[in-house]
Amino acid sequence: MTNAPTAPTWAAPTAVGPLDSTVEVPGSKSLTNRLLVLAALADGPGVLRGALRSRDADLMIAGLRALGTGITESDVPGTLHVTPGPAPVTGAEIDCGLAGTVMRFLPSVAALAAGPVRFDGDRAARVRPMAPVLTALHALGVSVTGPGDDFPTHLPFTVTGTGSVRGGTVDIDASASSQFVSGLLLAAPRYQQGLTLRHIGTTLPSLPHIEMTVATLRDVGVTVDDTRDGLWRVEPGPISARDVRVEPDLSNAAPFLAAALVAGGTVRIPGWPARTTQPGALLPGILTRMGGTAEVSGDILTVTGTGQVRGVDLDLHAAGELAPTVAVLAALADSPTRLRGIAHLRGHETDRLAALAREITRLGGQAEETRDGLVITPRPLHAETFRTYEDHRMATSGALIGLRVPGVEVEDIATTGKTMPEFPSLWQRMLGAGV
Ligand SMILES: O=C(O)C1=C[C@@H](OP(=O)(O)O)[C@@H](O)[C@H](O)C1
Ligand SMILES: C=C(OP(=O)(O)O)C(=O)O
Repeated sequence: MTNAPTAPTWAAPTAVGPLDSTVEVPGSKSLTNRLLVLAALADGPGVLRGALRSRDADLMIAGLRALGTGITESDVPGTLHVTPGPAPVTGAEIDCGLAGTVMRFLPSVAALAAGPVRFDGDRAARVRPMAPVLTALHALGVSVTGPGDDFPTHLPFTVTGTGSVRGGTVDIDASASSQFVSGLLLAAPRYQQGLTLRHIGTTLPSLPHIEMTVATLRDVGVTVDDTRDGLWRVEPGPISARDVRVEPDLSNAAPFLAAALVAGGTVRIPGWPARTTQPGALLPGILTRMGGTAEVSGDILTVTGTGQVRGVDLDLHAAGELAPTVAVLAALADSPTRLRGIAHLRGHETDRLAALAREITRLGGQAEETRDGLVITPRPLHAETFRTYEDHRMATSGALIGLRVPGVEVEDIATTGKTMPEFPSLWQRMLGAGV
């Protein structure tokens, strides 16, 4: 984390009264990027409807295109037609940007190519953990090389396949990211022997995201056995082409729903799925514990708040994506909060524990890092630039503080383009300020 000169700032609007707003959030990043990978590996052309268009989704589309997949968008925004190529193209260059899903999901696809595929990404991406995916591919007989003599543990790296992957059994430590597991499972049906994957680490974050991977594989006809904790068996076999609708991104709904607690009033999110593997499904329970009320009626989630927020003691290991929103809610609460189980956030877009502690403190709050989380003690906050460290969820968190604290400026609001380019206009519209 540096003290580099700050990017242009965005004046976060302050709420002038209770909210009464319905917010349509775009498609899920996690589902869009899984469904794109599976469509690219499928046995025929498929369609995604309601897909996310954002930097992470566009990087996935570009990466799959570079590997030989045909992807076109129809006149209906978010409707993507995917035509698998005969085999992943060799010599491709994949830009992962800062997208964990691209850097962790595409190496196992590139391994199916008969030649080298080179991966790189943003400067900030070059510190995100990669080693478990790369050592697993190596153990499965795929060549993985870095720019130096040492085996690579981070971007950049080159995956060189032979046109097919044997597959088999491999152990990995996925305590730093569930995406290591998801990335290997997604391509596994195309490996000759499928894959038996065993997690050998002490903790496993973001289990709902692994369940999402298993569910999306089963939806395309793949047999997956996940009956034993920390062990997954994917049988080899065809991936069926599908016409699928992507759920709204429930994690991106988090700052809007949290706004109802901070400003008081009501925020509704339509398209809330009755059943989902998205970790955002935990939001109604979390926001209720923090002083709101939450009710699902039909497919609309309605959250109502009073402007008073309660502190919580919360283990977020299943839903680390929600931590930035919950942390700033905690800074605006009337009692202390302890967040646990989220040590792996240190390997996200930035070291999120350090970034949150630092920015909450700079605004006058009290936030301390623990071994696996944060302790936040509410104090009066003051106007300041909220720095975002190229992290979209830091940016939406800064906006949330700004609802209550006049004069907050959010650095580099454009970083929300990673998963929600329309965030600033949706936020203004939620406040009734037009766009
Ligand atoms: O598989 C996915 O789509 C994701 C898994 C999670 O990663 P980690 O397990 O690294 O937290 C989550 O935080 C990320 O935003 C998306
Ligand atoms: C951790 C996140 O992203 P990524 O998919 O890049 O890991 C996130 O969106 O909170």
